[in-house]
Amino acid sequence: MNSSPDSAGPAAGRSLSRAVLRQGGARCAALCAVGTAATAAGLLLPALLGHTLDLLLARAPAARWIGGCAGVVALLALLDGCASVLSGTADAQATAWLRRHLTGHVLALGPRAAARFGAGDLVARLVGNAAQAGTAPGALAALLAALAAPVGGVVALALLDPYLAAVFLAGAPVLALLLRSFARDTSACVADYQRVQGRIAGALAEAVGGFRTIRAAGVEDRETARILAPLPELSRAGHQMWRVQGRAAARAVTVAPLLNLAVLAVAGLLLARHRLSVGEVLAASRYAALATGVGALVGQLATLARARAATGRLAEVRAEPAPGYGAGRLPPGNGRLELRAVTALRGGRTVLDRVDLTVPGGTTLAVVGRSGAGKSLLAQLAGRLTDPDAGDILLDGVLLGDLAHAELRRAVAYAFERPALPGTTIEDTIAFGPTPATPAAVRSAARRAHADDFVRRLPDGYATRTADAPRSGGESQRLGLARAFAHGGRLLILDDALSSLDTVTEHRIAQTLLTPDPSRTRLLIAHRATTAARADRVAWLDAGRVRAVATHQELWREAEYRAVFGAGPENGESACGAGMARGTDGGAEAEAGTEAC
Ligand SMILES: Nc1ncnc2c1ncn2[C@@H]1O[C@H](COP(=O)(O)OP(=O)(O)OP(=O)(O)O)[C@@H](O)[C@H]1O
Repeated sequence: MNSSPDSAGPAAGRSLSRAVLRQGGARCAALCAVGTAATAAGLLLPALLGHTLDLLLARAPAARWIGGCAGVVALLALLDGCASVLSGTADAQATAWLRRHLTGHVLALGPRAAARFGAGDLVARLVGNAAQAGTAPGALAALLAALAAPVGGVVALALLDPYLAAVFLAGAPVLALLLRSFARDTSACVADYQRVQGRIAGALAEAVGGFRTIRAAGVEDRETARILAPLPELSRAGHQMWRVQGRAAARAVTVAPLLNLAVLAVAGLLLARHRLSVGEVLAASRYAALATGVGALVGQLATLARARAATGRLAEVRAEPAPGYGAGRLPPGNGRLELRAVTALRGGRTVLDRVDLTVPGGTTLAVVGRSGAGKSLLAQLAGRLTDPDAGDILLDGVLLGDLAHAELRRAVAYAFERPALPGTTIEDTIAFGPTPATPAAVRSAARRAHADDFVRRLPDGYATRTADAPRSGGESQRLGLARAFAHGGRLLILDDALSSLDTVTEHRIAQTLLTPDPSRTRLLIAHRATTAARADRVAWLDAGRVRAVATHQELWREAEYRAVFGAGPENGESACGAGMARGTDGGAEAEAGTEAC
């Protein structure tokens, strides 16, 4: 499920990096200016100290110069404070932008995002990697400012004496190569490290989602081992990072002091020849230290490498194309739905194969078929939760892809088998939709979904926090149904949304749901014969095609159709054909009795 790091391509990474840098904008420019000012002050200090030392050695008045040195030191402390604040806020601003931007993108991608990356890995990317990628603008600004120190140090050495700069420049290429290889090696192992972290997060999220199964199977230890299986890889990548950093530090501590010594030796010779004063030798030693001070650069480079690798992982998510929407609006209508030669693939397999299906406006169609026949996929396609690989889907004559996002979501309401219940309170949860439902609409929808009774029994009724509301699977389904009812729309799609209800409640809800309503169309994914029997017509999915569209009673005559519901061949003329006809109200018990069909 996890993608390779380069699958989004370097161009996607660069484009996101540029966007992140733009976010840092003004703060990063200020940070660069503050950093450069600090570097300039740092460069000025050795000259001031050197001159002050010369004055003191010559017993000349030096009070003003000592004051100047103290002033520069104070300025350095102030600039350092400003840089910390600017870098912290620039990081936070860029991180916040990345999280906002990518969270919106992930939600626009919908279920495809989780299918492509896995829920845990997505969370790791949007939380951990976004924070690392957000440090890029600050780190880049700090790196540019830090670069000014060696450059300024060399210029200052040249001003003291060109020989000093020449000695430094002779050894500088070695330092440059060292930094380049450090940046390259760090990027590679940091990317590995982040990728393995993402895999661990993905496995952990799967396990959290499957707590009950894991406990019931008694495989906690095995699951722990599975989640942490990539730890050795993580450890290898971590050790590799330390090795790269250690190697760079070792080379730096060898090359930099040697260069420093060479500059000092030449400065000593120049002092002996009276071309430099003692103070200037002091200044030269400080400038040489500044020029060879790769420590700050190594730190900033390591931060940038981490940020770059993290940006690459975020760019992979961003490169996944989100579905586009048109600007179209729906004509007046009652939700006529048409699928024309719709083909949909999953996992490389054709699940729906050139499906043609029409649901006349204002009618109810039940979709039945064996497990895995593609019923849920068809339900997702019908309201454009996903797009087909080929073919067209039209609502009241308009291609779904041409509709404006808000128009589509207002027109189609969904209820699911295991509904997610976002929202702070139960009231919010039911009102959750493109246009939040009014309190009166929420209560009316809850009554129709037979949720009102149990909601009223909650400690704070509709104001109870959803997270604190104890509820069974059937009660959750009723909340999901209430949300769909409160939302309205011309097409109502129920993907097995009654499956956890007891037969009495299911019967009562179905009565409400299937009361003829010429203003809206209903598409029900049905596993129970009772549900199929109540629909106007049934579409029977088999082997990726619509095998037949007819009433349940007509289809029930076929043994293979009955087999879809687990009923034997002898039941062909049973009450399932007649007694469960839509509009026949034999009572809940009668319905429960025919459930065996
Ligand atoms: N993301 C996916 N990757 C690979 N295969 C998938 C994916 N999603 C669905 N499928 C496959 O597509 C087929 C149709 O799935 P779907 O959920 O639509 O079936 P269904 O008819 O609703 O089944 P059920 O009645 O068991 O809920 C199944 O074989 C399923 O394994």
